[in-house]
Amino acid sequence: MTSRQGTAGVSARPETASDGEEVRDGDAPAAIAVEGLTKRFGSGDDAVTAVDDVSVRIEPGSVVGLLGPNGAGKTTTIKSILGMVVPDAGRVRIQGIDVAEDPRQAYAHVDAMLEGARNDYWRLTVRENLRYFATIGGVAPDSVADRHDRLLDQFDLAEKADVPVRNLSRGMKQKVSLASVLASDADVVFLDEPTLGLDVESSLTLRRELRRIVEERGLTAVISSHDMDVIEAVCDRVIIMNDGRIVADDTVANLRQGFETSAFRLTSPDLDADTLAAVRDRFDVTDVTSRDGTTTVEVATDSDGFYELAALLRERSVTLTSVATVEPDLEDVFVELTGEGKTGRTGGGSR
Ligand SMILES: Nc1ncnc2c1ncn2[C@@H]1O[C@H](COP(=O)(O)OP(=O)(O)OP(=O)(O)O)[C@@H](O)[C@H]1O
Repeated sequence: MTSRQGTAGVSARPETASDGEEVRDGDAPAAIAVEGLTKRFGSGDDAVTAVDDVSVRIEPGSVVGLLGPNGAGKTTTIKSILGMVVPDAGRVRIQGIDVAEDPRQAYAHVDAMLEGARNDYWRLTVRENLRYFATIGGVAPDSVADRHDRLLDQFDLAEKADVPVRNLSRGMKQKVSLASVLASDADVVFLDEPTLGLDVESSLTLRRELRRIVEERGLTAVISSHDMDVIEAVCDRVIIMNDGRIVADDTVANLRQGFETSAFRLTSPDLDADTLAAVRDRFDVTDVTSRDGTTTVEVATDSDGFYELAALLRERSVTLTSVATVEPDLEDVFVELTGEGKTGRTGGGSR
C-alpha cells in the first residue's frame, strides 16, 4: 500500500455532519474529530496499547503538531485516522463524515505523506510523479501546473523535473513527495516526519510553503515530527503524546508559559572554581561556559532561590555583568512532559 491517501471523483462536502456531531446552524464540522480511539497490537504479555482512548478535535485551517517520543503512538494515531490501521475502538470523522461509514467521501479531500520518498513512483520523472498524484487526487494536472512549477522552483528541483525519481538523492525524493502533497487540492493533509533527510534550506522552504497554503486555501495540516523547530515555526497548536495518550494539547506559547521552569543565566568575570562549587552545592546548575575570562552559568531555580543565589555571590564579592531569565522552549516542555532526553535540533527521527 502506498502512503498516499486521496480518492478521486468525490468532491461534495456534507452540508451537515453525520450522526452524533454537534452542529449548530452555520458551524462547520471539525476538519478531524477523533473520539475514544484505541488500538492494541499483539496479545497476552506481549500486548501493546499503542493508542489509548484518544479524543481530539481539529478545526479547519489549523496546523497541528503531533509530538512524542518513539513509540508514543503518533504514527498509529495517524494511520488509524487514515483508515490504514483498524482501531479496536473509537470513531473518526473527517469534515463531519464518519470514515467507517463512508470512507470514499471522508477521504476525498485528504492527502498524506507518511513514509517520505517511498510515496513516489521511481520510474516516473519528477514532473510525471506530480502530475500522476494530481490525477489520482481527482485534479486535472494542467490545472495545477502553475503550483507544480512554483514548488519545483521553491524546492530547487526545476532542473530535475525530467529526471526519473530513482536517480535522485533521498532528500530530493522526499522533496518530490512533499511537493506533490502541497500541490494537491486536499483540504486536510498529514505529514509524518516531513523534514527528515531535508537540508536546512528545504526545511525552511517547507515551512514557508506550508504556511502560505494554509493562509491562501485554509488547509488543515497535522504534522508528526521530532523536529521541534519546524513544529514551533508552523504549528498553531501542539499535541504531545506519551504511552498512547495525549499528555498536553495547547498552543506553543501557552505550553511554554505553563512550563516557566524558572532558570537564570548569570555572567561574571569573578566566578572561580571555588564559587562555582559553592553554587553547585546549593543549586541546580544546568550549564557553565567560560570564554575570554568571563563565565556564564545557568541555574534552574525560582525567584526566591534567585535571591539566595544573589546573596551567596555578594558574600563572595562576585560582580555580575549580566542576569537574564531563560525562557523554556518547546523542547523543554516536551522533556518535562514525557521524561525523554533532548531530541537534538536537527530534525532527526526514528525511521
Ligand atoms: N504493526 C505493529 N505491530 C505491533 N506493534 C506495533 C505496530 N505498530 C506500532 N506498534 C507499537 O505501538 C507503539 C506505538 O507505535 P507508533 O509507531 O504509533 O509510535 P510513534 O509515536 O509513531 O513512534 P516513532 O516516533 O518511533 O515513529 C509502539 O510500542 C510500537 O512498537
